Amino acid sequence: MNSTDTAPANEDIDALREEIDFLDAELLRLVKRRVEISRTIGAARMAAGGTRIVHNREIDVLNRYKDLGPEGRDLAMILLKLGRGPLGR
Ligand SMILES: C=C(O[C@@H]1C=C(C(=O)O)C=C[C@H]1O)C(=O)O
Repeated sequence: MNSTDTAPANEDIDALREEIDFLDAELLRLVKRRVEISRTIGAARMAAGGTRIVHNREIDVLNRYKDLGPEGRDLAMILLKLGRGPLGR
């Protein structure tokens, strides 16, 4: 098998890039919503005298992204940090 056996045609690359653009827009929308929810929960908990972080929940989140390997952990950490806001970094 050489690289031309699997290389997509130019028109396929255009379609695939459109899909990437769509997926990036969706991911951004979902991440923003996740940040909003995470900050809402954190603010409510702290207003009630609780902690900013709940470790066992965060471990569950980290485990969810294990499928992606070490980068999955990095991605999960970034999501958790975004949810903490600028002061939680
Ligand atoms: C959103 C929460 O608050 C924090 C944020 C979490 C998250 O972004 O997933 C998880 C645990 C907490 O540290 C929660 O307790 O569920």
